[in-house]
Amino acid sequence: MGKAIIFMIFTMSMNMIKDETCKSIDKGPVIPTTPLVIFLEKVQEAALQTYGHKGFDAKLFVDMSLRENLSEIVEAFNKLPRILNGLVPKSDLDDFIGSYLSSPDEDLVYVEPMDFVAEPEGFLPKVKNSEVRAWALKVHSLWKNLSRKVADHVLEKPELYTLLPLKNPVIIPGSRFKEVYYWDSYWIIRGLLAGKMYETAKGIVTNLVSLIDQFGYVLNGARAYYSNRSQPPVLAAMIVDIFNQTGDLDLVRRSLPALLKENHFWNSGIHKVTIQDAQGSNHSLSRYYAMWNKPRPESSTIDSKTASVLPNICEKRELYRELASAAESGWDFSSRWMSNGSDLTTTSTTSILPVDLNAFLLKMELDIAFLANLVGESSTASHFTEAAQNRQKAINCIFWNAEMGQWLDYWLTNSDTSEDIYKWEDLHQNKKSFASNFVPLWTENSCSDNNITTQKVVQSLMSSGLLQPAGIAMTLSNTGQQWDFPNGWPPLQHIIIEGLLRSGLEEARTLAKDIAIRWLRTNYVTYKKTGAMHEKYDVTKCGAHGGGGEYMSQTGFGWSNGVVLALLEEFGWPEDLKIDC
Ligand SMILES: OC[C@H]1O[C@H](O[C@H]2O[C@H](CO)[C@@H](O)[C@H](O)[C@H]2O)[C@H](O)[C@@H](O)[C@@H]1O
Repeated sequence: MGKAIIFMIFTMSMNMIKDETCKSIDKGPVIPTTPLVIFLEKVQEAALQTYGHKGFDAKLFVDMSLRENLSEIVEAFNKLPRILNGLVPKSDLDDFIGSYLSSPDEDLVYVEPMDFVAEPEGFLPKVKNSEVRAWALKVHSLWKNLSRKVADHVLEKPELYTLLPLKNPVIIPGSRFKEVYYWDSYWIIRGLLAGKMYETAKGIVTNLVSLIDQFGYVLNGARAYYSNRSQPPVLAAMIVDIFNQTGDLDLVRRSLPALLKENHFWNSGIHKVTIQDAQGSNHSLSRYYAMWNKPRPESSTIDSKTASVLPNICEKRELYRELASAAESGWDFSSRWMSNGSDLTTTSTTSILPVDLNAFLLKMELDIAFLANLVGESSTASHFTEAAQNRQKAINCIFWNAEMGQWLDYWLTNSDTSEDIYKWEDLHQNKKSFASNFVPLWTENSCSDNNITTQKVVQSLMSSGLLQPAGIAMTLSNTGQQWDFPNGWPPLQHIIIEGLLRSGLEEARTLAKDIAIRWLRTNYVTYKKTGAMHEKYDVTKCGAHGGGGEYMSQTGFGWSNGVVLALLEEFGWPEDLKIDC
């Protein structure tokens, strides 16, 4: 074993000792990362020092791969000349990277999707306007740009790559997001289904199922450094939607055991929370909780800087976990998770029971019951029907706020019973309006309670301030974080629109259509201006992409394309309706 590797193992065990002393403040498991990720983080740190902040993207460095074995490369790295403050001169670092590391584009290679047809039969039949139709076909064609497969050399020597070798071709979000992402894949699949690309959609699901087989949950994304957390759990929803269009029972049969495992992941250990309602009944709900307490490797230099204002390693560890947990929520970052909305160091994701996660899990439980019934597994079906009923009750008791007509996130304060049971108190519901407060609309059952009327929710959404000229804002706070005002993100637009439609109420349908038109217009006009689909949009004005956060706004873009195609499929576009702003 090379000296460098021995040194790394020593450093890792020293960190474990430090972790021990932080036990009272930072609670929860840590899934160790690989020596390769730890090494690439060091390259990332050196690169920031040498190249400076301008145009620097930390993720680039952990996406690089090795040209030789790790131990040899680590030795070469340790021999690099260092000047003032340990800085590696630019020419030396350039040479080192050029000689020993491969660029991030070499692990996933282009592949023509097997079922892509430029204009599929029966494509978006309700789109009558020729300009919109031409755009929709263009968006559909973008699947070709975003289609990849794992390169053969990754399969031969996976230890040289942070990319996880998935068997089937994948569709990536785009730009810096060069690998599969969990919740993005749901909207990618919705778009693929609109374009009749059933085999590609099934391949994506099979890949995600293989991650559950290997790890017990679907990772945030298919990279070694994402193995310590998941993302919003929407795999069951993908399978139901594919089944509804293809009738593929084999896919259902193959995926069901993985869905049961995933359900267990979210309903056990640190993710599970027991809370007692005002009437004294106990409920089981879930929260986001990353199994990690160090800087996120893909943003290591950024997290270290954020935490640098904190006084000690234990508080830093606690913050790192909260940041990684925010990434698990998919909302990284947002004032929604902060006790002081203007201070990222107050991010407290694990102290919050999130409405959306529990609505996703309710949907998962209903979906599993549906899928189990299809393949004759009736006892699994009744178990999950009961689980869904229990979660439904919990959602109504803990999150629903009749005065506001919204479901509200709940802040957990220290549990006050010996059995770690939290006691519900009205003042711990977060009364701020977030787009996530409307996610339960997406889950058919949520409005079935007599006291909860969709009408109230519709009124509440319209007067919340979230509804803006070009779509729904995520929050009302303009903090500069990307999951805050004025940004609108595709998945939430679609969930709310589809949720409103599912209610069956005329008023809700009208609002759904209105939001869809605003969203489609801004996507179209921004596309015309910039030639690209964007990951997020500024909803305060039509024709502007979003911004803020820790990286430049990205283009491509998987879930944006998926949402546009799904909305055009649902609502169409009449000949005489203008698509310009
Ligand atoms: O590199 C920073 C973070 O980037 C990802 O988050 C954002 O992009 C994802 C892909 O489109 C999306 O799923 C997520 O909702 C976005 O906030 C990544 O998922 C994070 O884990 C990562 O730290």
